Amino acid sequence: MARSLLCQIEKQKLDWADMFYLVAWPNEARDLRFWPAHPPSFRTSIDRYSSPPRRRRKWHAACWSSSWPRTWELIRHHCMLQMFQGQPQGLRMNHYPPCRQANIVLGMSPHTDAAGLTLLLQVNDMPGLQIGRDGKWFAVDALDGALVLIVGDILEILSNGKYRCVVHQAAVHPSRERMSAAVFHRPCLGAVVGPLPEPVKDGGGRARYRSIGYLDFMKRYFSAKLDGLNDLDILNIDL
Ligand SMILES: O=C(O)CCC(=O)C(=O)O
Ligand SMILES: [Fe+2]
Repeated sequence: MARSLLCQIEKQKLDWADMFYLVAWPNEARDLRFWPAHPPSFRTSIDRYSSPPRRRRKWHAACWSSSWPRTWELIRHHCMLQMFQGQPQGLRMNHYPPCRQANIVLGMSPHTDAAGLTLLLQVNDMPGLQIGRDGKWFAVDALDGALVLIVGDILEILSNGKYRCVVHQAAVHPSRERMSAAVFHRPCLGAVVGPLPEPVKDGGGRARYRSIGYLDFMKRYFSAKLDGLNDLDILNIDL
């Protein structure tokens, strides 16, 4: 098994990026040993960003400003609120150094996020985020300082496929570095993730995805990635 894993890893192209991931919320899940001491404002900035009232405002802003009138309605759904209780948040900071062979490397290879919603900031206003659709890649032309809202796998499952998760990747630049920060809004570890009753009813009473514990979902997400598979395909009942 170790050998086949090694072969798979050898076949994989590495991402041209330095990444730093930490659990930002809930408080008790933080492992402060790994939190940088510099800059000194780091911790208070994350605290301010993750504080519950602020998060609520961000979610409101994100959901209301989107063109999906029913997203917020869905998020308020009782089961959904329970699933996201405590609103676990992961934070990843990505640094993409310049690469002279930018046309043949990727900062981050194509993926979907294993979250409900991701809020992404292109920190130094350097574009690079690309969205995949119908076999083509489209550059995201975000306003400076804007948060980009990315639908993750979990929202696709909960909405029974009404909201599709977004396949995306990050390109690098030949002479300029790029930075981004992604906050992943996740269900609780003990949550069971499956289509919610309301969207199933709307869709004719048929669930399109299997229900699965969130921890098992995460295991599948990572092993599917190593096998070059799509984790949602594994859960999709129609396939
Ligand atoms: O850097 C980007 O634009 C994308 C980052 C991303 O997709 C991620 O961190 O999951
Ligand atoms: Fe992502």
